[in-house]
Amino acid sequence: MKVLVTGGAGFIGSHLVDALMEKGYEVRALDDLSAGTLENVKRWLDHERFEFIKGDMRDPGVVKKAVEDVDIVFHLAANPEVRIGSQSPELLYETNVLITYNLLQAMRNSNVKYLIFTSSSTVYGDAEKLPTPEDYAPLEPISVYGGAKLAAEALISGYAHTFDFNALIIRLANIIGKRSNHGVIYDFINKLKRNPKELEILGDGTQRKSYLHVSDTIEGMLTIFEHFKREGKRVDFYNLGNEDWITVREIAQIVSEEMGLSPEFKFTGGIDGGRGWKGDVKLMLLDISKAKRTGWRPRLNSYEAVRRTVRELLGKDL
Ligand SMILES: O=c1ccn([C@@H]2O[C@H](COP(=O)(O)OP(=O)(O)O[C@H]3O[C@H](CO)[C@H](O)[C@H](O)[C@H]3O)[C@@H](O)[C@H]2O)c(=O)[nH]1
Repeated sequence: MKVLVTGGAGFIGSHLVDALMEKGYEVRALDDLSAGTLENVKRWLDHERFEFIKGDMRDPGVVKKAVEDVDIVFHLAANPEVRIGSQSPELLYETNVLITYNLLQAMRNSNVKYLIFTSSSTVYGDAEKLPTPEDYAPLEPISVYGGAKLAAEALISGYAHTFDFNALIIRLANIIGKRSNHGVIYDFINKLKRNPKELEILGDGTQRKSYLHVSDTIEGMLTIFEHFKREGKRVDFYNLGNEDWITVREIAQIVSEEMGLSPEFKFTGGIDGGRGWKGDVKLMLLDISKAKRTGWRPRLNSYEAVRRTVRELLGKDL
C-alpha cells in the first residue's frame, strides 16, 4: 500500500509519517518546507520505503506527480494560522482551499481509494452547544481559516460522491507536542526566553479550549481510519480532541512553572470580548464520543498534554 502524506515534513504530518513507516507502508511525503523541515523526517530519508518530494501544492503539476501510484492520501498540508485571516485571507484560501481543489482534480485520474483530511474545530465557529457534536448546525465559521477548512470539506465530499473514492474528514481540536513550531505554547516559551519577568497574554486569558497531544492524535487518526474502512461509508466526519479543556491563563501558569519563572502576566484585553484576535474562538470543546466508539481514547488530558509539550519543546526529560 502506497500512502501520500501532504504536509509530511510538518508538525502533525511528520508524526504521521513516523507511524506509517513503523507500520510498514510505502510512504511518500510532499511538503513545500514553508513550515515543515527536513529535520522532522530525517530518520527516513535513506529508507527504501520512503520518498520525499519538495513541492508547492498550488502548482497542479506538482500534485499530479505526487498522487501517481498512490492508494491512500492523508491531506495535512495547510497554513494553520487562524490569526492571519484578517491580514492575508487570500493566503488562507490558497493554502487550504486551492491546494485541496488541486489534489481532488489530480485524484480524478488516479488510483486513490481513500482520502483522509485534517479539518478543524474552527468549522463550528462560536458553537452554542458544548461539547460540540459532528452533526451540530448551522456551521458558521467565524474566521477565514475556519471558512477555508469548511470549503475544503465540502469540495472533498462532492468529489468523493462524484468520482467514487472514500473520504474521511477529521475535525481536530488544538494539537500540541514535539516539533510544533507555532501556537500558544510555542509563543509563550519564546516570549519568556526574551523577557523572563513579564508574559504578554493576548486576549483576557479566559479563552478555554481542548488540547490533544500529537501522539494521541496520530493514534486517533489511524484507529478511526481502520474503523472507517470497515464501515465502508463514502464520506464520514469525526471530531478528534480531548474530554477536558484548559484556559490560556492556566497554560501560561504551566509554561512559567516548567521554566522555573514567576513572570507578571500582562493581558492585552483582546478584541470582541477578550479574544486573542479577530476570529479566535473563545470556547472550544468537541464531543468525541463518535471517535471513542472506534475504540480510541486519549491517554493524556489537556493539562497533561500541555505540560508534556512544554517539556518536549524545552528539551527536558518527560
Ligand atoms: O501569544 C499568544 C498566543 C495565543 N494565545 C491564545 O491561545 C489560544 C490558542 O491559540 P493557538 O494559536 O495556539 O491556536 P488556535 O486556537 O488559534 O488554532 C489551533 O487550533 C485550531 C483547531 O482548534 C486550528 O486547527 C489551528 O490550525 C490551530 O493553530 C487562543 O485563544 C489565543 O488567543 C494567547 O493568548 N497568546
